[in-house]
Amino acid sequence: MAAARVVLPQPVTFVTGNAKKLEEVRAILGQSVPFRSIKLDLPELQGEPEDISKEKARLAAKEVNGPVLVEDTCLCFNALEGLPGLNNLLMAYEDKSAYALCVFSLTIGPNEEPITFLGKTPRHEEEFAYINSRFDDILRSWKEVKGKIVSARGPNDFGWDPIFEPDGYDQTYAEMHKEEKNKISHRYKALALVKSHFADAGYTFQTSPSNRDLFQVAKSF
Ligand SMILES: O=c1nc[nH]c2c1ncn2[C@H]1C[C@H](O)[C@@H](COP(=O)(O)OP(=O)(O)OP(=O)(O)O)O1
Ligand SMILES: [Mg+2]
Repeated sequence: MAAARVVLPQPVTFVTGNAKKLEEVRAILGQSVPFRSIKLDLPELQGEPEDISKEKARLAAKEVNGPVLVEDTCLCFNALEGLPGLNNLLMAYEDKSAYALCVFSLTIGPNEEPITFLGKTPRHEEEFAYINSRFDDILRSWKEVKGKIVSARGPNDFGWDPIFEPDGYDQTYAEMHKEEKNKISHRYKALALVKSHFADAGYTFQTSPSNRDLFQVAKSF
């Protein structure tokens, strides 16, 4: 029996203060998930990436007063047991391995509990079983993007892209063509889960996003 469709009052608003993120999200999602975007400087919270992402979603949903999508990304260093760290600190350690982690949170309204989508390996068996039951084979093969920290190479216009060299590549994220980064990145992996969720949930919208919305968003950055 098909589940009742959830009707959302308006398209999902992707909230971020980072224009580069928005560019990638737009390129990766294409037409698959109707969304618009606003630029809001959300507070930089502390804690586990998943909790930060959820809290961002709660704050954003209050501001927007409707369904929102947010993300929190970190570059985590194995030498620091997964802590997001400062590159200078890492230079003192032999182990330069790291992983890029991206957590999207979707909340369908200001008083709703956020759902998270992680571009990484689940930590616990239960977490794995839970996610796996929802996303089957997609997640089985999904991992965070592993790589290592190197001396900066490539354009310096997006965060730590110049110092992150994913395993199996001899280029840093910054040196890669945009399309290539978007095919392998932490953000791509997390967004694949977001897409799959939207495909399953079959949300419908009271108002659909117009070209005008999208155009205005582009101008606000
Ligand atoms: O693919 C990426 N490649 C390189 N650097 C990246 C990437 N994605 C995020 N970053 C940087 C931006 C920020 O310095 C930090 C994460 O912080 P994070 O809070 O998730 O992003 P943000 O504050 O720039 O935007 P937002 O308004 O969505 O919170 O890592
Ligand atoms: Mg932030």
